[in-house]
Amino acid sequence: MNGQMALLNGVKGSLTDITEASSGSVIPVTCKGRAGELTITANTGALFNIPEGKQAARTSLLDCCSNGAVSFEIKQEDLIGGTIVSGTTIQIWYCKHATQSPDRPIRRLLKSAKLVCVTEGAAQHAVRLLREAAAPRKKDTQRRLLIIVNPCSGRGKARHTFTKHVRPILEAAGFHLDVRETQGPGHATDIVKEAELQIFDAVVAVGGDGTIFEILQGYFHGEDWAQRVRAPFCLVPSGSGNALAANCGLWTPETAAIAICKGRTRALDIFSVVQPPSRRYFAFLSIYYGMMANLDHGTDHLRWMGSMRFTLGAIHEVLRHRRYAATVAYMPAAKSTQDSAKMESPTQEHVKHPSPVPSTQHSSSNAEAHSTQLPPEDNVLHSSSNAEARRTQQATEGNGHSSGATPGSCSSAGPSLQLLQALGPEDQLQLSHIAEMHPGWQLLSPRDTSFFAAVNLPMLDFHSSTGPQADFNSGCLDIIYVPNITNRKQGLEWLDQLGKGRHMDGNLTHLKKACAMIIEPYSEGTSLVVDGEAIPYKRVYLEVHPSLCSVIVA
Ligand SMILES: Nc1ncnc2c1ncn2[C@@H]1O[C@H](COP(=O)(O)OP(=O)(O)OP(=O)(O)O)[C@@H](O)[C@H]1O
Repeated sequence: MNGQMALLNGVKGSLTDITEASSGSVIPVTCKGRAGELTITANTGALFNIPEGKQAARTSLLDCCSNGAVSFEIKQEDLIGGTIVSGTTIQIWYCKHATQSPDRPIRRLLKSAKLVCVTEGAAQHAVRLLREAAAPRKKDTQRRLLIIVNPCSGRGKARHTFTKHVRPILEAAGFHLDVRETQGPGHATDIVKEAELQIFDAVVAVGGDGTIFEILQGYFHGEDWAQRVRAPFCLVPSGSGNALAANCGLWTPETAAIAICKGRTRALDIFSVVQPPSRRYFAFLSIYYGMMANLDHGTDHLRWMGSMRFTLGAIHEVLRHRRYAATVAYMPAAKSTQDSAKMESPTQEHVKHPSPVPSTQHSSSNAEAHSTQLPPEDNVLHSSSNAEARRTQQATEGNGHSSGATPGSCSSAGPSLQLLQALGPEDQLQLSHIAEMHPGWQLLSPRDTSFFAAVNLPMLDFHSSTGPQADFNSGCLDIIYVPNITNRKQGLEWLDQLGKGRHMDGNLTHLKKACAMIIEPYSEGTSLVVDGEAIPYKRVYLEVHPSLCSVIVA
C-alpha cells in the first residue's frame, strides 16, 4: 500500500489486519495485531494503541502479541514521540497525568514502551511517525529549540535537571537542541541577542525567573525585534520562585518539557520599565517595592534554601513592621482601552491559539493592544544585588530627574511608549499634580504602605498568588497594596492569608488595575525589584504592552 504499510508490516509478526483510515496531513493509518491494536490517527486526535503484555509497557510488541495481551492506549495529547534504542528496537515515549486536582496545575509523568521492528529502516520510519503523530504541526527535522541552562539558579541543580529530566523528552520528540550554559549574570541576554530567534520553535530557560528576565532583554535587540518576539519562551522550573512556570502550569521539569513538545502557547503582556534618560527593561512578572522587594532580593544569600527563603524573608519583614513611602501615579486600565483600541500588537496575528489556563487563574479583560515600534538599541543593564554598587550608580547618574529627558521617548528597542510619551519631559512633570496636568492619571493614596506590588501574572511561585485577578493578557498590571498593617499579629495573619491566596478577602488589601505607572520611592532600607532583579533606586516609569510575547503553557 504505502510507506506506513511498510513500517507496520515490518513489526515482527505482530500485525495481521491493516486498514487505512481517513486521509489527512499526517499518518492516517490504522492497523490491528493479533492480540491488540496499533492505531495512529494523529489528525483526528485519536489514539496510539499498542498491546500491553504481562510486563506492560516494557515488553516488546512481539512478546505482547504472543502472550495474548490486552491493549492499552496512549491518547495523542499524551504521546511525546519515539527514539531508536538500538537497531530495530524503538521506544515510544508518552506521559501520564500524575495529579489532577481543581486548584493545581496538572503534573505529568514520563512513561515509555518498547517495540521491536523487523528492519532498521522500519524502526526509523516508526520513530518518524511517532514524532509526527505527537506534534503534527511540524516535521521533526525542522524542530529546533534554544535552551539556556543557568547552573546557578535555585539550588544549583539546573544542569542535572536538564540532562536527566528534560533532554530525553525533547530528544524523543525530535527537537534539535542548541544548548547553552550561562557563564555569569547577563550572559543569557547576550546569548539571545546573538541568536537568530526566528529559526527556533521556542527559547527555553532551565533556571528561574531571573534567567527569563535576562532572556527577555535579549529579545529586544536589533531592528527586527517585532519578529524576534514571535519565538515563544518557556521556563523549565529550576530556580527558587519559578513564577513563570507556576503561572503556565509547568509544575515540574517533565511537565514543562512535555508542554514544549506539544507547543501550546499563550499571549503574554510585557511591560516596559523605564528610567530616563535611556534605561529601559522589559518585564513579564512584577515590580516590588518595600516588603516584597526585601523578602525577594534581600534573601539572595539564602539561595540554597530554595523557595523557603521567601517564606523566611516574609516573616522577617512582617516582624520588622515597617511602612515604606512612595508616590505612585497610575493610569487606570479602562482608560488605556479607549486610547489604544485602534492599535495593534506585533504578535497579535501570531498568537492565535490561546492555551488552557492553569486552573489557578482568573481572567480579566481591561485593555487592548497599543504597541507600535521604535528603532532598537541595546541599553539593557543587568541588576546588581549589591547596595554599594547601587549607591555608586545613583551617585553617577544623580537621583534627580534628568533635565529634558522624556520617559516616553527613551531611546531603546521595543514598542513605543505612548502613554508615557504623552507626559512630556520629566523635569516638567510634577508628580503630585499629575491628575490635574494629565487627565486620566491618578495618584495612589496613601503614600506610605505596609505592602506594595504591581503584578502582571497571578502566581508568585508554586504555592502562593500575589495578584489572583491578574491575567496573561489583560493589558494591565494589578497594583496590590496594603495601606497599613497595624501590628505584627495582624501582619502574620495577613501573610498567612497571602499564602492561601485569600489576602484579597476583607478590606485590608486594595487593588487597582493600571496600564501605566510611575513610582517615586523615598524610603531607606529597601529597593525596587523588577522580576526578581534589583534596578537602580530612583523614579521608575512603567507601561504595559498587551500580548507582545507568547509563552509555552501546559
Ligand atoms: N554562571 C553563572 N554564575 C553566577 N550567576 C549566574 C550564572 N548564570 C546566571 N547567573 C545569575 O543567576 C541569577 C539567578 O538566576 P535565576 O533568577 O534564574 O534563579 P533564582 O533566583 O534561583 O530563581 P527565581 O528568579 O525563580 O527565584 C541571575 O540573576 C543570573 O544573572
